Amino acid sequence: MKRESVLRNQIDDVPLSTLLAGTIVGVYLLVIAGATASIADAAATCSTWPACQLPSTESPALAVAWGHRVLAATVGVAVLLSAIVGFRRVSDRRVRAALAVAVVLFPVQVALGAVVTVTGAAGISPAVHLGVAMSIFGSLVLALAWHLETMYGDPTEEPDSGVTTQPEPVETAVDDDHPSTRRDRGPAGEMLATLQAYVRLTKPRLMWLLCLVASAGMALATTGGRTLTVETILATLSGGVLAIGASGTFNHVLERDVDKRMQRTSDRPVVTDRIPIRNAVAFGLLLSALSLAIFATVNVLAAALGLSAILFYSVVYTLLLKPNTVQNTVIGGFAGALPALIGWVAVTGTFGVPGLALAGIVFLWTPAHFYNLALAYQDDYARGGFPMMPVVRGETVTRKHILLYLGATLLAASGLATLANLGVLYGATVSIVGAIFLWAVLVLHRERTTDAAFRAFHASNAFLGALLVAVVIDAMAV
Ligand code: HEM
Ligand SMILES: CC(C)=CCC/C(C)=C/CC/C(C)=C/COP(=O)(O)OP(=O)(O)O
Repeated sequence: MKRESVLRNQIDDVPLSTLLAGTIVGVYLLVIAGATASIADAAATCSTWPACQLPSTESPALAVAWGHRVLAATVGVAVLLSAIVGFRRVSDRRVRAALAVAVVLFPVQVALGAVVTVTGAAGISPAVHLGVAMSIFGSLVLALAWHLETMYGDPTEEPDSGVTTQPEPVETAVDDDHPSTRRDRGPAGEMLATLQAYVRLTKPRLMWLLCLVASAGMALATTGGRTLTVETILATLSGGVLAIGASGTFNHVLERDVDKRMQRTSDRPVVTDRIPIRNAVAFGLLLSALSLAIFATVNVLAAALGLSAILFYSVVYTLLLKPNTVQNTVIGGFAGALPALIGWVAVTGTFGVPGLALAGIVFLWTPAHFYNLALAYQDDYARGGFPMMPVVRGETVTRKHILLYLGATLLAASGLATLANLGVLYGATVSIVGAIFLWAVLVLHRERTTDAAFRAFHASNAFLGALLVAVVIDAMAV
């Protein structure tokens, strides 16, 4: 058999979605490499085109510049291959159009790279080079999202036009914390159970990631030469933990009736009367007051943002958005993004672009994080009467949105690299964990199971956690 036909057979065995996902990762490596600080310095050492002097051990910058060019050539072939395979196999006009945009923009991008990065031509900003790279990336993500929708979407899917508003009994296993069935634990056991219940009110499982968000905000703020004291770190993180605890507590109180209807939440301490409502409210108020007092020792703006976060999550999200609009968790993402601003403001006393960009990443990441749980718990949310995306718009749309928000998050992450001058560690981390998250979302489309949704949810947390740790290390090293 001829070598070309062997190659063609091998390519024919690869699903288009795998090919596209690989190409997206390749394009992202290029975007992030161009956006990180290293490539800007590197380009100056490699000033002829298409080749320059060979890399040597004495010049790591030259090696980076060569790496960028070789990668660009390889990824160019992958984009072309994806487009050819896509046009051969797919008739969906949206997929074809998105692939056409990517394949047309790629040579434009190469030409811009030659002109801008190498000759440093006046009048064309390197931002244009980054902008075109982002557009290629965006078109490929759209192509993948639309292709997956036609491959694995259910066109007959009829999401609930309305959500269940009538309470339905929940099959709880054994509600051993309800007063009527509470087992006798003895006084010490009772005290421990009550203590654990108060800790549960504070939603402790979210805290590590939200603290990392605030830490990354603080670390970014030091890149302008500002110093970060241990007092600021301790006060910001403890104020943050208390604010999250306060918001979580108010959320438990305000949702006690619907929590009763949902399997996942029916054993919460206010639902089972382990903690009386009055005590929970007092606990929430105490945590809020402590949090604001501690934030106030940092600065007034940090305290104001802390108060806004508590009010936003407890009142705007829990009371207004969550029961009333399918965009509840998208808009609710503002609450989770606020710790990034609090971290930045704690150090600088004012707002700044890198802090806002970090907040933007968390905001865009939130739907890619939560929609996985919304898929896994959709029956429960329907029972609770919440208009979550899979309940109202269906699973196919939800899975597509997860991929699109992931794409947007990755673009925002590359924007932060440029704005905050972050280095190779950040770029490499985001590319690797971004690829893992993308793979988990691809598998979610193929398998469409609860297990796959949980895996994508965990991948979302690992992605943001790793990104934030990399921001802290890279920003402190700058
Ligand atoms: C509107 C925004 C959000 C919604 C609706 C949401 C929803 C949820 C839900 C329902 C859970 C499961 C809780 C459980 O069953 O124990 C969860 C877990 C979690 N969320 Fe979110 N979340 C949001 C934003 C955030 C943000 C901004 C962060 C941090 C930056 C975050 C970090 C986490 C973590 C770390 C977990 C626990 C994961 C684990 O248990 O392994 N979430 N989220
Ligand atoms: C500094 C500060 C106060 C930040 C607050 C930000 C914050 C707590 C963001 C997380 C939002 C969140 C975990 C929602 C959980 O969803 P849900 O409440 O709908 O979940 P549930 O169904 O488990 O109640």
